[in-house]
Amino acid sequence: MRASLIQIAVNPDESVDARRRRAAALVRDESASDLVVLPELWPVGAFAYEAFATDAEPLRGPTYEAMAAAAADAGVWLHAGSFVERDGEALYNTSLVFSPGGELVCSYRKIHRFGFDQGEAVLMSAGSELVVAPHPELPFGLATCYDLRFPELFRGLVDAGAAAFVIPAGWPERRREHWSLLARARAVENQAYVLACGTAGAHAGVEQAGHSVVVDPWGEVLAEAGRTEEVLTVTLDPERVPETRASFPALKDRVLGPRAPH
Ligand SMILES: O=C(O)CCC(=O)C(=O)O
Repeated sequence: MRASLIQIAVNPDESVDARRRRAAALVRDESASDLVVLPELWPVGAFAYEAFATDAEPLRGPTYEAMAAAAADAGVWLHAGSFVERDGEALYNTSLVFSPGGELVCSYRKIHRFGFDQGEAVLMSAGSELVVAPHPELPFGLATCYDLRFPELFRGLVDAGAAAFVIPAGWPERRREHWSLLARARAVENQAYVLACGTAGAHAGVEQAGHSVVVDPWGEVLAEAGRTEEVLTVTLDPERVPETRASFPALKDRVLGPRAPH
């Protein structure tokens, strides 16, 4: 199974519309992949707080339309990263997953909002539902950026059947070591693939870490990007998940919380 992570640059000199068109073209270029991933809030920028309300879209808005068409044209599963969703008065940091036919398979509203008492944490509402995308070869759990710091979310996703985690992000360069370390930790402790896709460039004065990374269920880094825009392509073997869980069955030794059925 081939996966492509599109570490797109979010630069302020490109309009949201132009970036949407460019992202769709980049997805279409990955028609040889089975799964394509975009990062967090790539239309507007994860730190462009002042634009959240003005650039917010309904669930089935322009980002949805562009990504549904790109998934169908490429014939790929597409985790289209996240965008600012408006639902009534509320804003959410919402991820979309499309089938190779371009149908919406599931969406996920980021549960842990970043910023403490400012930014996303006050501007956005929190999601509450754990979501696992039913990919036929590799069911993957959805998490977004700051969620990476909360291991109980990932354990919940394992209990819901996840064999992998897809994590779009807009992680800042200042804490890049945390990003790389936590991506590996989530893979090792859950014996699952981690596909973590960040952004390149800088927006709202925040340098992005880039360094999108794919980690296997043993914790080995299969591929890692640099800081500039690039597409990271890897081959995954879904069988590695049950094999790892069977040969080193630590998930069966859980004492607290539900036992994983693996
Ligand atoms: O946890 C971090 O250090 C970064 C989180 C973040 O930037 C986000 O969730 O948007």
